[in-house]
Amino acid sequence: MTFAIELTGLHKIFGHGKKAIHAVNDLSLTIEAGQVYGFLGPNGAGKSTTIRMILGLSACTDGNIKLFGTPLSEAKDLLRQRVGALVEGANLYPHLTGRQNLEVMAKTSGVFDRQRIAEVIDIVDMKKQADYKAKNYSTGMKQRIGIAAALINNPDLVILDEPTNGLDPRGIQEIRLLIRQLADIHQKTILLSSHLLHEIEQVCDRVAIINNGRMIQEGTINDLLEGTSYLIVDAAPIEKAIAILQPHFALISEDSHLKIITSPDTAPQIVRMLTQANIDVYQVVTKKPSLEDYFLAATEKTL
Ligand SMILES: Nc1ncnc2c1ncn2[C@@H]1O[C@H](COP(=O)(O)OP(=O)(O)OP(=O)(O)O)[C@@H](O)[C@H]1O
Repeated sequence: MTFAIELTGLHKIFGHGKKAIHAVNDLSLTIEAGQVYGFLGPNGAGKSTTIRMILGLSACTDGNIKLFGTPLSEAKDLLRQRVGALVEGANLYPHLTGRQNLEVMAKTSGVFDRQRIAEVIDIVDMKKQADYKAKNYSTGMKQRIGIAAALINNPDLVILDEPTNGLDPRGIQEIRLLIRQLADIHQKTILLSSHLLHEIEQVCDRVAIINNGRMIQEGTINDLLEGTSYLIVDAAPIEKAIAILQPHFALISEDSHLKIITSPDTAPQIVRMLTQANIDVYQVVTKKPSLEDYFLAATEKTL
């Protein structure tokens, strides 16, 4: 299979000697065409550095990058023709309108086409505001024009580095919908970096969690969360319940209830064990951790 992006043993070291920063450390991943792929990590994890290397804006210290099966060193034309990106936010001329900004960007990249500019304005839903000056735009509108700019060459792969930075919840939701539409309606492959877990959870097909430049986990959201569900059991007397369950389950006692790390299927068995021992069971609730719980636990382990 040819992947849209294939990273193998990627490293980036800034500086030398004692002051060297290993920003990206042995990173390998593949992104299939048509996927929305989330690149998730706390500030300083190495997301932007990786994206800059993929776009050829920064050289890697070691490792390989392939775009659509072509090594990056031979992919100059391919980058121009098949890849669009929004990195470090949309940098617009404030005295020009959104449309004029797009025209300038299109001319600079040698792909000026008035009709295509109208199309991308339509895709990002900026028809009404395209002829207002950029200085009057909200952050969300600026980001939309930035995404429109990334789409001008009708790329197969769109790379968006923190596209919702600085947006309010409504703006975040709008960009999220737009990203999903780019994948579902316009068939783009999308690499989306973010430190906003909720955003990634809602929009991505697959996720890589990185921290300190290293990959911690990779997979679908379901893959990552599978096997991590737990039950909350309210029972009394609690000490007796602990004595009964402890030999069989991993459990944590929290105030008046027990947190039991087990699959939801075991709930009836747990209730039976407790009631047979004359323990009153008030409630049993199944909890599935959010990606946020998972992410905090996963990144904590590696700090
Ligand atoms: N040009 C540079 N020179 C030296 N160190 C750098 C440079 N660029 C990034 N770094 C360092 O590399 C590490 C990774 O930074 P990077 O910007 O890739 O992280 P990030 O995951 O994108 O985080 P953020 O969301 O804060 O941008 C950080 O420790 C950062 O300080």
